[in-house]
Amino acid sequence: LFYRSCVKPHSYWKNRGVLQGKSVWMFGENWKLLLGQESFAESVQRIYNKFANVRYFGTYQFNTPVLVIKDPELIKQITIKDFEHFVDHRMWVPETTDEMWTHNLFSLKGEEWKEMRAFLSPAFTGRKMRSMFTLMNDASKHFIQYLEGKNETMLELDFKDFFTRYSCDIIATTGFGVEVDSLKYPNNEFFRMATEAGKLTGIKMAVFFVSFFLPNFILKMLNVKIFSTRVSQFVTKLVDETIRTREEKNIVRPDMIHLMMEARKGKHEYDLVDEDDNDGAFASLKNSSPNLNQKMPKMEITNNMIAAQALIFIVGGLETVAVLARFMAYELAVHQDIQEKLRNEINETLEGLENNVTYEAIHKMKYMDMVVTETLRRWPSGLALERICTKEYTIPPKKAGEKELLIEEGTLLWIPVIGLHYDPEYFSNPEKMDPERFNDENKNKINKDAYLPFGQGPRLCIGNRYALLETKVIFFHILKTFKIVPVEKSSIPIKIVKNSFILDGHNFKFGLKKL
Ligand code: HEM
Repeated sequence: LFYRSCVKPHSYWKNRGVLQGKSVWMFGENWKLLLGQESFAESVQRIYNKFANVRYFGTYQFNTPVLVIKDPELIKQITIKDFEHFVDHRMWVPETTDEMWTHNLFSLKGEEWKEMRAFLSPAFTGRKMRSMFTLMNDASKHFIQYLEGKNETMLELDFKDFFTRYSCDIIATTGFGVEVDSLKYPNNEFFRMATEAGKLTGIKMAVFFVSFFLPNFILKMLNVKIFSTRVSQFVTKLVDETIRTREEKNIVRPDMIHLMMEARKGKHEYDLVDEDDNDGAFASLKNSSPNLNQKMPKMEITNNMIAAQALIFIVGGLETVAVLARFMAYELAVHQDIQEKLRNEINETLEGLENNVTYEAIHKMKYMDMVVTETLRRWPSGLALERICTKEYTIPPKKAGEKELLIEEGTLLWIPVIGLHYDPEYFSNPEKMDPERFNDENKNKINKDAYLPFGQGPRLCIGNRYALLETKVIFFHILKTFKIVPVEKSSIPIKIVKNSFILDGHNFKFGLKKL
């Protein structure tokens, strides 16, 4: 049994004529990560750089054979052109043990995923973002008022905590219509549950490792879950109560719960002609929505289904946005010239707006978009993408030495995003924070299939525009009021946390100097 499950799998790629590196029985390529010797980001980069001049190679995550795809053209083929062969993400736990996880958009498979994506997509169009903008703008202004209320010319701030609270309040108000004010009430229940849901520690970390080793039927017997019962019950109750109150009192609010309720009633325009689809933001250009939106989903959308989506929006949107924002604050503190240029754009934008920024005005800010886009290149929280081969697929030979490769159904594929983002072939001088890569002149020279902060193809992050908007809005308000500066406690250059699967730094303490 040991041989079959822990030794034999490690020659899977060799036996198929695919290049593979040294792999340790049971642990594959992951032992350094397990021993805390490298961060997940370093691990992905090390694996990416293992073989030069190849389009793909084999590796092992513990005992699971994984095909690593390096070539942008092949990535495009897998994520877009031949998507029908690679529809699913990995599910991690058996379908029945944790329905809040397995019924969410990220985990749903095949036809069910397509229907759910079609059901949810209308809630994330440019037009819907415009209506959510007011909620985001109000929450941002509230955060700035809080800081101004401290009445200090120089404020020292933990940006990690600050942006996690901001991101949480935005999800609470735009998702559920709940005003939680996480700065004033730091221990509010929504914040506690949201941060607990998103953390990969304790039991969840154990599940993560165990799922690599144990077969599904044992995971089922052990009733292994991703979300704690406490978190699942909290979100289910919140969704149930919100829906009931809205129906009883006919409340209409431009948030996600409302949009999902409308979609359930069939009140969405399923012909998604979205005038903002080509909004020019580089990071969201990949919004190649498939033809999913033309028909109403057939599946019955229950309150529990809505709750599962609400929970993945919390998990998918909380930490990712907080990571982007704290690394952007770090870059702006270190690169005062970039910060100054961005502030000039903000001041120019404000001219004629009587201090009231609009969705359209934020949308038109080119330099803001360049700074956020470059921050996402340097610090992509989705370090690697995964796809499961759902229908046998053949990669024809292209380079010298390659043979035809048949990918079996069920094979796990890995796209090492951070490796591509730091590959000098696609981004010259990759260690440099340089927003000019994405200016009008240069952005067309970039290989778009090598820039993947939100993934690519029909499975692209559904919240990408939402995340960009919420980040731009808060920086707009911070920079028009304050200057972000390094302080004695700042850690420059930033030290990356080793024992975390999430891209993170050790210390995000910076100063805010009143302008
Ligand atoms: C900077 C912020 C964010 C980053 C970097 C990010 C990144 C990603 C990535 C890399 C994926 C996988 C895409 C793929 O497999 O091709 C993904 C999927 C997803 N994200 Fe995000 N995300 C962010 C914000 C958000 C927000 C704000 C939400 C919700 C409000 C969200 C909800 C989701 C969902 C539901 C999926 C699964 C989509 C599907 O499988 O159809 N994300 N995200």
